[in-house]
Amino acid sequence: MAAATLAACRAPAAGATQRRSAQAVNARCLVPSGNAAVSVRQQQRPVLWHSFTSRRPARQSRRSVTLASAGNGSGEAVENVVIIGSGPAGYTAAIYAARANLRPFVFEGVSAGGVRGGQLMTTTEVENFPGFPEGITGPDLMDRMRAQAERWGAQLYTEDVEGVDLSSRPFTIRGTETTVKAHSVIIATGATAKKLGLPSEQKFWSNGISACAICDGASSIFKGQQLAVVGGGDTATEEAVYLTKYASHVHLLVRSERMRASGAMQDRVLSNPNITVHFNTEVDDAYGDDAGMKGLHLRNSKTGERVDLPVRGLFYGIGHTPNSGFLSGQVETDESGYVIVHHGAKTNVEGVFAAGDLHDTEWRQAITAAGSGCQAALSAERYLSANGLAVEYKQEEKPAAQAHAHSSSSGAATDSDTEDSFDLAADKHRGQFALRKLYHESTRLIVVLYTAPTCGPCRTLKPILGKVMDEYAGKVHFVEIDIEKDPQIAENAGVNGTPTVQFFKDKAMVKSMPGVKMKRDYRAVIDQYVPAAATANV
Ligand SMILES: Cc1cc2nc3c(=O)[nH]c(=O)nc-3n(C[C@H](O)[C@H](O)[C@H](O)COP(=O)(O)OP(=O)(O)OC[C@H]3O[C@@H](n4cnc5c(N)ncnc54)[C@H](O)[C@@H]3O)c2cc1C
Repeated sequence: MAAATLAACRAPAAGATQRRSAQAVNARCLVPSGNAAVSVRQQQRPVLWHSFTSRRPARQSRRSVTLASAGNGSGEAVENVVIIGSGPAGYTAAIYAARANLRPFVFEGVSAGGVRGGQLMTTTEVENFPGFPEGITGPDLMDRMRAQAERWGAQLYTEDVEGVDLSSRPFTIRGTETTVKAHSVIIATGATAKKLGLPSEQKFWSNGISACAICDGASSIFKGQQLAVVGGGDTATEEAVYLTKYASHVHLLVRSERMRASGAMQDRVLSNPNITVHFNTEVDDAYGDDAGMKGLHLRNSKTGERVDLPVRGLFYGIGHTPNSGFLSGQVETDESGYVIVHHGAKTNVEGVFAAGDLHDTEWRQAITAAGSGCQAALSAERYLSANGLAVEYKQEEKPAAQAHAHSSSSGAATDSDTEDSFDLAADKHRGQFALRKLYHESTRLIVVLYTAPTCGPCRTLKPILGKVMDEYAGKVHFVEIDIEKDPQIAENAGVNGTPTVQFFKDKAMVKSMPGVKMKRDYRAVIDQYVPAAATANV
């Protein structure tokens, strides 16, 4: 098993101020890496949806149903549309498909190709998404999109897709726990920015190192500073030129002795007095302190000479890897793996659509991904209607506030336990007082989740872990520790990043798991200490 891990965010030093800027806090947040390699455990798909009622006659070529999924004639349930991915493209497709009464089934993803919510879960302020003049954090924006999709009846499953069969109809989509049949599929699994894998990359991620100059270049930490861009293609050269708007000077670090960028871009870079191009230059590592990155250790690949370059920021312009591996070549892609689309969102397989960064090699912004998610959903709706496949599900609208509240729910207590409120018999707790009491008094396995307020992946993990905890009600104790509120206890436990889950039994830590994992990874640990037939105890 190689479930993806998330790079560690550092915990604050003991006594660190409790009120930090979102930027400073998120600088410690985890960034996803790697793909999950998993085996399938099939189980009955739970019925999630609420009271769907058929209130108006079905449009022509649409069938209207009340409470059951439509079948394919063999008694097998077939979804109208399955959406894979929960970035801006996936959630926008889900909102449109749900508003069209198609009740889309969404595989949101867990760790393959990023976390639930997509790339924006790993960033701080998003200043360029329309409708938020004061800006909004990436995780808040994605929570809002999720709540909007859920409000209109999208079925959301926090699960990775491992494989698809698009060779026969209805299509088959195989998740880690659920296998679904569908008449149409929207693939919105994004692309992952390539990284250099520097030893201190995780430490300075979002606090000096970034994979998106257009997104982060205007950040106050970079304004008026010397910055570096690594790469020699069109992306890197464009980013270098773009960054001259904000930086005092930009250094373009090119690994070989020439750039791969177009002649025009090379000319623009070489003639710009605010850009210095360093050829034959490799980055060995970044250096800095808790306040952020301060510079780079560079090496000349020809002479071996080493120098330090004092820059406040390093931007990766070395390309992206599209998250299309699970398609196993069943959809046409270019040589890099980007899905090829025609007429907006159509792939070469009729009824299969692609949206967002998975097919976009050029624009790669939240708003362009959202726009193409809209195109994909409208295309899927037209395809289903034209082929008489659409089954309409009329749902009762949920109040927006209710949907939004659900999206941030962790299932845990909301206030820290105090001497008065602490109850040893309760399953879920919060805060250092509870952890200290449980550590000394509980005979159960104790599961501790360390979080930070603006850590996007923490939001993804809370409901996942909450569900696992519910399965072991009465058998484990769960405590959530906010490392901003309780930095000392996190430091004592050796936690240097969020989210981290630690397991304690008989006053000893038996396992520490940084990052977001799948439910079965947490179950596997718990099952070692909680026999299946165990009775509840304190
Ligand atoms: C650090 C950073 C900051 C950024 N800041 C900005 C900004 O300020 N403004 C802006 O406009 N853009 C910004 N961007 C770019 C923006 O985030 C992307 O363009 C956008 O998120 C692309 O959306 P998407 O839906 O196509 O893909 P993603 O956001 O990448 O989402 C992909 C989704 O697919 C899921 N997935 C992947 N594989 C699987 C699988 N096998 N099974 C199930 N699910 C899967 C993932 O979990 C994820 O939910 C930023 C990007 C980064 C990295």
